[in-house]
Amino acid sequence: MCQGPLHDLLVDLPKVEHHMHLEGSLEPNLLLELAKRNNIELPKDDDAFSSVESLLARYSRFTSLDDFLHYYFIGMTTLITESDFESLAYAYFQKAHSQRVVHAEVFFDPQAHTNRNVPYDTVLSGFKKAQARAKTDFGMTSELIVCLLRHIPPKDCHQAYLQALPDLQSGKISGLGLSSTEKGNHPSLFKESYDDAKKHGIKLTAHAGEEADVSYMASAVDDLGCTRIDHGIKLPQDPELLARFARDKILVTMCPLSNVELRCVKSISELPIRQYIDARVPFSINSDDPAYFGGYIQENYCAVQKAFNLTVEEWANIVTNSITLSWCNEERKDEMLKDLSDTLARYA
Ligand code: HPA
Ligand SMILES: [Zn+2]
Repeated sequence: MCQGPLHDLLVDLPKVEHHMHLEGSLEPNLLLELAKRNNIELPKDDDAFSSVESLLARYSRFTSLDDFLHYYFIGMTTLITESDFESLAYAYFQKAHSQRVVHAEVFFDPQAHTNRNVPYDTVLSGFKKAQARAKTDFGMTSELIVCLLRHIPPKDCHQAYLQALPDLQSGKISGLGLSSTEKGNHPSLFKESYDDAKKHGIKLTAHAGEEADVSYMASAVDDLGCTRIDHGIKLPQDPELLARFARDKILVTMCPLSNVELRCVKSISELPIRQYIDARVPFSINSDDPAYFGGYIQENYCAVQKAFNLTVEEWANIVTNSITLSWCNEERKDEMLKDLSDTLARYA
């Protein structure tokens, strides 16, 4: 945790999270408990699964996105029943609420569950129940974003997209995303699904410029029509594209601890946060897979503060952009902006 003069304000700021994978909030203790309860056999030849401590130790030395994804996809095989999905999401909302998250737009990966015969409806209804409880218990609003898994052939991803389409149209799911192994799985391969979604007015985002270069970010915007980019740390490689992100207010959902843990950068100070502030590229700060990367949103805010020593005004801008570029309705944005200005007034 940062201990600087802004620490209390950073704790108190109303926060919005745009980049958090619900399956990435599966804490090791719940993972092992669910494995036991659901009779799921975890890999016997990997000692990491023998205890909470050994899992945490293994998580602390990921070498790449794929090294992490290996554990991420095994971890989620312990989720079977609607109540498992509900407990997972509710535990995240509860933790996020304790860190003053007032609105969360969260990813989920239906293909990782339907591929092992867990029905799509089981996953979705568990998550919807958790969202409703978080609204009742904490006043927290949330939106679901369905991710296509790009290591799976685009044709199969399109079937997964079609399965989610009625819920995207009804608003049960608020947007479409693209995640998993980035390098070699170019955004343009998923154009068929994104073109169809665009036709239906569905909100679009994609992971791009995490491990791969900035051309993946350009493709996500130009080929897929994304209005938001997840991670997006490679933008300084293309100054023209960077200027376009600023002009068109394309939100970059950054995940500082994730980028360090997955060796995309050596330290948080290498992230282009100062460049984005100076060029007015809007970005939010997020936790990605908090159970795997050693921190939730607060730890990410504090790590950024430790590395960049931002001013109150700069933080006010980050949170303002996080609110205004959210995918909730305008009335909810106004409530959150009021909360932000009341909070800032307490520290003036
Ligand atoms: O950081 C990530 N990148 C790509 N896919 C993911 N799925 C969960 N987290 C990630
Ligand atoms: Zn992510």
